[in-house]
Amino acid sequence: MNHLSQIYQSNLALLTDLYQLTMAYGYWKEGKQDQEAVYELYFRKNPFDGGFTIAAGLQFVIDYLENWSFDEPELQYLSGLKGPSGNPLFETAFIDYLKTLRFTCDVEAVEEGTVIFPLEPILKIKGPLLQAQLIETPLLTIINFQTLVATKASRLRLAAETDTLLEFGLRRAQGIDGGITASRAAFIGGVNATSDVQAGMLFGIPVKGTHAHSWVLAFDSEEEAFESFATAMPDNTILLVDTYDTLEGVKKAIQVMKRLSKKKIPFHGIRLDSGDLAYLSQKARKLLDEAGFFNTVIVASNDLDEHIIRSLKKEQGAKIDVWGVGTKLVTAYDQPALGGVYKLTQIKNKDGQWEPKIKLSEQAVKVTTQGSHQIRRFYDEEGKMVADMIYDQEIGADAEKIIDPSDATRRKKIKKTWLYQDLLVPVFEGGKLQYLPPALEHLQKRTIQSLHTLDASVKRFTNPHSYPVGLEPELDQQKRELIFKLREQNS
Ligand SMILES: Nc1ncnc2c1ncn2[C@@H]1O[C@H](COP(=O)(O)OP(=O)(O)OP(=O)(O)O)[C@@H](O)[C@H]1O
Ligand SMILES: O=P(O)(O)OC[C@H]1O[C@H](OP(=O)(O)OP(=O)(O)O)[C@H](O)[C@@H]1O
Ligand SMILES: O=C(O)c1cccnc1
Repeated sequence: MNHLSQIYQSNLALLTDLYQLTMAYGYWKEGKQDQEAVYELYFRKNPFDGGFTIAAGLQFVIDYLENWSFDEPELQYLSGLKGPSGNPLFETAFIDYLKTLRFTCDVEAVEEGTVIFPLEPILKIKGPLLQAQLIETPLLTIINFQTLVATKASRLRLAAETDTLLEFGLRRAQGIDGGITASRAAFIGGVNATSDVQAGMLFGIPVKGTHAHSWVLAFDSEEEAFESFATAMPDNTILLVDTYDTLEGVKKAIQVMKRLSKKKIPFHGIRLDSGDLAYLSQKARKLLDEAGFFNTVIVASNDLDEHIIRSLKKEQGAKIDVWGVGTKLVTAYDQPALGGVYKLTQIKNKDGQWEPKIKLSEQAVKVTTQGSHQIRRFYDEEGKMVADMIYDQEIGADAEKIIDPSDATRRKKIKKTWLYQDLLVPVFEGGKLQYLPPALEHLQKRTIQSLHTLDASVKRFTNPHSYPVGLEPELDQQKRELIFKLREQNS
């Protein structure tokens, strides 16, 4: 299914920064458009001060690249762009070239729902320089946001443990696309359902909800509001009890639902949306149980995040069964951007040889790594993730240690007995899709499964242990030599 064009009903070839097009034009003028290059997309720091990240967004990358072409309206718009001199920015022959352009790159990707760490390529694009450059911005747009929200959702899942987790964020999202794509990413990260009906239809995410305060305000009394809602919606009798006085609201809901039980209308539960959620949930649970409504659930909402949920569950003995989370999830409130980057790592010269490329920086973490990489994840005898090796496919992964790319004094031994898995899988070959994207439920299962294999010390919210990710030693050595050479050449 073509999700993106279903949302926007339009061609998205111009969903890029102007500088990508001016560089593309320059490459074309130089005759460099088909020179082969490798680009890698990765981030430098786990979001939310956490110890891990959950990859998401690949499905939209596939949709985007499968539909990537410059059609008449886009070409017309580009023809009309002018520079300060008043001359067209792009000459007609380039516009004609864009008309014939089709995506022909190879793409490898880490599958959605996989735990991933800083400096590991989530996407690798190999192909004509001009194409690989033009798609930088949309790939970052897609992967950065969905990965961020999937990670936030996975943290909420860790805090909520096996409780039901609902995503209520649409109204607080950063625009329409922010809402819809956040709902998808939140599901991958581990929420059970969304209130966003559009996302439900587009992606098959289960939709769930209760009712608003406005429902109660639209009636003369809370009792009348509860009775009407339960009668109209006997399949969904979750009553919002905090419009006036929460515990009085619970008592009224109990009275009404006792009456309605004679008409065989079940009482599913209540929602709390203000006040001290620990105290109120304990009191409400007691009232519900005393009335014999043992099977009712207590839903809580109101600016929740993973820290409040964990505290309510672990420290305060809250009696909450279902957590509704909006703002803090879909806006990735405490870290609004992942900071993913897309870097050229090697290019083929005129003699057909790959030339390694590095961007220098004063900060070790910002120095890029030359080559074309794969990530090898090692598992110990108990099936726990123990280390990831970033290796160059030309060099291979047959090494006994890894070296931290930010601090060469930090090394980790790799045991020969460890099982391993390579994380980057082929997605496009020569522009043809080779990958069958799994159903969304599988992506969520993968997240949960990946988190199971990750040590608790890496998952904790405060000062998490940093999971060992390192370069294969020969790759590290080549990088060091290249850095020395470039520093000498450029000083
Ligand atoms: N027991 C608790 N421990 C920690 N945080 C809590 C607890 N109970 C509620 N909270 C959180 O505290 C914040 C309270 O928000 P706020 O100050 O807006 O109060 P409120 O109850 O929503 O007030 P109002 O009646 O104006 O809606 C929310 O983020 C809520 O999730
Ligand atoms: O707090 P969040 O995590 O963002 O979750 C979504 C919020 O949206 C609703 O409030 P709103 O005041 O918009 O409407 P309501 O009258 O239905 O409570 C709901 O009651 C939640 O409090
Ligand atoms: O269904 C709900 O309770 C709901 C939906 C959206 C936002 N807040 C609550």
